[in-house]
Amino acid sequence: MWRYLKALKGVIFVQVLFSGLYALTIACIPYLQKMLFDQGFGSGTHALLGLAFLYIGCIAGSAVTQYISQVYEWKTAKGFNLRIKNDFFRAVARYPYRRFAGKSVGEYLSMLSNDVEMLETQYVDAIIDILKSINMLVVYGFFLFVFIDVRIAGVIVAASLVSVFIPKLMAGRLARLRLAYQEQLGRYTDKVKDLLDGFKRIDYVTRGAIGDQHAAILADTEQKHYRFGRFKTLANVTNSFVMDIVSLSAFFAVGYLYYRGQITVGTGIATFGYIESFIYPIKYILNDINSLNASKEAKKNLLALLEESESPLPCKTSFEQAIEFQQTRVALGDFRLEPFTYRFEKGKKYALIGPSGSGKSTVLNALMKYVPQSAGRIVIDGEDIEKLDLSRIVCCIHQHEPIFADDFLNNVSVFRSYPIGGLDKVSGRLQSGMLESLRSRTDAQAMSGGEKQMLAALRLMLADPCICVLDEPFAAMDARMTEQVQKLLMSLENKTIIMVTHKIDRRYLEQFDEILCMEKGRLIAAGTPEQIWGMDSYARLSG
Ligand SMILES: Nc1ncnc2c1ncn2[C@@H]1O[C@H](COP(=O)(O)OP(=O)(O)OP(=O)(O)O)[C@@H](O)[C@H]1O
Repeated sequence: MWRYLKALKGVIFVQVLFSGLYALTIACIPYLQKMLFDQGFGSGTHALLGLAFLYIGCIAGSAVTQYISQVYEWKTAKGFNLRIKNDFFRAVARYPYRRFAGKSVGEYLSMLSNDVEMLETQYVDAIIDILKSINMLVVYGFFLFVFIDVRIAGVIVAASLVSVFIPKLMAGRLARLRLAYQEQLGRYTDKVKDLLDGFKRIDYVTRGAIGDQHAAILADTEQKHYRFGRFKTLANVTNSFVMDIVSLSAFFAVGYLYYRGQITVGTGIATFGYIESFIYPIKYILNDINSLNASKEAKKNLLALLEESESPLPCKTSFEQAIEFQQTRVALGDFRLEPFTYRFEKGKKYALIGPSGSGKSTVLNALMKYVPQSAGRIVIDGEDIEKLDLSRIVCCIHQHEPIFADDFLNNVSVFRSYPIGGLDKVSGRLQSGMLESLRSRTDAQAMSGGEKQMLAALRLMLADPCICVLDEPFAAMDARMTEQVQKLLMSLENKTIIMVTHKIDRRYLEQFDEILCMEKGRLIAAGTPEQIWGMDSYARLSG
């Protein structure tokens, strides 16, 4: 966290400096009041006017310094948010998929908004506020000791010092309650996202039940918020109570000294002015310490995410021979992928067929490292994929390929990550006018299911990987579109294609070099189309 504060030290310095100058201008006012009572009335109108001008100078100075200090407060917030949110997004974007999938999108959203905001208001602001309050204490302390009375100042400072220990007593519980609330807020954001994502299912019949789902999690969230707020209020009220005791000590000290004739009326009046000003910064410090304590656990979690960067894996840049599944097992809930062994040769095209739930996508997901292997291994050119970054040689497209809220060109090239020029190479081989019409689409998310799959197929071609992994890529396309894209894919030279498909007619499958048949998590048959046609397993699957 210090590195963020260090990067912002310039703006923080200006903020703290001008808040100190503001305190100075405000601190002069009780002293002017003292002078008014002790000297002003007896020294004629000139002295009175002089005091009035000084007063005007003080309030004008306080307005200017307060404005500058507060503008720099916003600047600090802007700088902090820019840095930490960018770092957060980049850190998450570097995650391997399996680690990313450990949290839901809602939890990430909640961390990015709620936790970062909490860190800004409860941690960064609290540290800066403590610096500002120390500034104020020094200024008011100086005025109290030098211009008012050493004995009164001594009583106030001694009583204040005792109060600094109070927040420590409540720190642990406060931090735990805050963390419980932050975590629940993450779950709430996640649930709302989930329910609103399914908006098409919300209607007259379902509205009540879906509303109840929301109401239940909201009630839990607000209960945790309330529990945290209740305890924080107790901590803050305890601090205020202790501060009131400090005021009371000063009240006794002033009363006693005035009664004994050892201080003037002006000193008494000014003292009360200073007590307020001196005690407020202490109150702020105590509340800020509470905030720091409360944000401790959430800060730890957020920083762990930002700082725990995994060392990047070496990127494999070429594919020479084969992908080998060696006794690969995957366990997902009740499903088991039985030891899967197969060699996918460079440049060949493979189809994976089998009934729903037989484990076809799981094979692809294991290769893409989306799911963990429970045993065995997968190697590419003899190297274990767990030790490699495969993004330069493998690209996978899914039936529901992610489509960003942007235009077609930014989507197909993933914001120009892939060279857009590749589109010209394929335009002649698609239905006339199709590519031109897609190119002009400004909202890719509004495209039809088939058009989105066309976009996904074109995205794969622009990515131009050595190994193309496709999970039912044509399910939503019409027959003509499917045929064109399939032809295009199959004509790509030197590409290794592994495709999950539900199309099992011979004419279609003949385009592949080898066919793998899956059933109940097992590879039950594999071979060239001619070999497969004669097997019972194929007859069963196609039957
Ligand atoms: N993350 C997961 N947690 C628990 N079970 C899972 C998970 N992912 C997949 N499964 C289960 O694994 C089984 C195999 O799923 P898989 O997607 O590989 O089947 P498939 O053959 O591709 O099916 P389909 O043709 O319907 O897409 C299914 O029963 C599925 O519910």
